[in-house]
Amino acid sequence: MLLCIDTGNTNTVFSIWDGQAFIGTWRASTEHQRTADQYFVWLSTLMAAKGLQEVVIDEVVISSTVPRVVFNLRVLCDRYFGCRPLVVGKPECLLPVPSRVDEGVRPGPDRLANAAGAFRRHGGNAVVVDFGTATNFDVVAEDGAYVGGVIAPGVNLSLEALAAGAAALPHVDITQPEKVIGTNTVECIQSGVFWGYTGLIEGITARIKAEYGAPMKVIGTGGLAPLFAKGDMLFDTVEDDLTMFGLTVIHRFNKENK
Ligand SMILES: Nc1ncnc2c1ncn2[C@@H]1O[C@H](COP(=O)(O)OP(=O)(O)OP(=O)(O)O)[C@@H](O)[C@H]1O
Ligand SMILES: CC(C)(CO)[C@@H](O)C(=O)NCCC(=O)O
Ligand SMILES: [K+]
Repeated sequence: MLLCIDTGNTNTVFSIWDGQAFIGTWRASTEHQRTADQYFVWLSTLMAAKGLQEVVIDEVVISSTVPRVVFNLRVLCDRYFGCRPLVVGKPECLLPVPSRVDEGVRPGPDRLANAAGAFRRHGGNAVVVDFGTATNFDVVAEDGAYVGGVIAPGVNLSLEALAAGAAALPHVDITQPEKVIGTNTVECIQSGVFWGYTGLIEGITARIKAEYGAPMKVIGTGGLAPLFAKGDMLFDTVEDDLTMFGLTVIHRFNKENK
């Protein structure tokens, strides 16, 4: 079966794809020191806990926004799964539709996967809003090409920066505040970040649509997308597994076209 690995700057997610659906998904913090042996012990324990000890992984596709993590993931594939992984963004990895960005730019592999996943599920003329370490907007053209977008600081990064930079401000968790006008410090921060990001998403999406000049679907993904999906109508759909699904699309395309 196919193991899909999505390494972000904060978290690394492993999912097993049975050809139709993901049958297991597990998350670890991203640490470049983690060895192949550590990954394997962790993954096989969690697979067994889910009754998946009989599953044989024989193919792997990787998206990593942290280049140096890839080395140990390659060792994992070689040592335990007897295969060479397909690494998105490497020259040998084909894309269903080539990106159209400035010469020499290496778009994040997670953004390439988002574009491939969005195109397969919804067709082109779409924008993916991905809430990870960064909040990125990935624009997918009519033919499915990734054509660029927007990178903004992530929600949790902004909260951390505020707590780190201001002596009197505590670390708080993001949530949707009842009101805009906070009457204590925590509410004020939550309001600033929640409504600030709501405005950022609305504003940037509107500007992207105006500049793009054709109707677009807006797809939310990443851990905090559901939180922002509750209030105003920011997204047409929210899909937690879009990046992972895009990895399966890219993997299949390479299998069929190499
Ligand atoms: N209400 C919440 N408050 C704070 N964090 C949340 C909340 N809901 C989800 N999350 C966080 O969202 C994260 C999942 O998001 P996602 O995997 O898209 O991004 P990430 O792992 O933070 O970033 P990256 O993919 O760049 O590593 C989890 O770490 C989870 O803790
Ligand atoms: C923007 C992030 C950090 C989002 O994970 C990642 O896609 C990345 O490191 N991108 C490289 C630069 C680019 O996409 O243009
Ligand atoms: K992500």
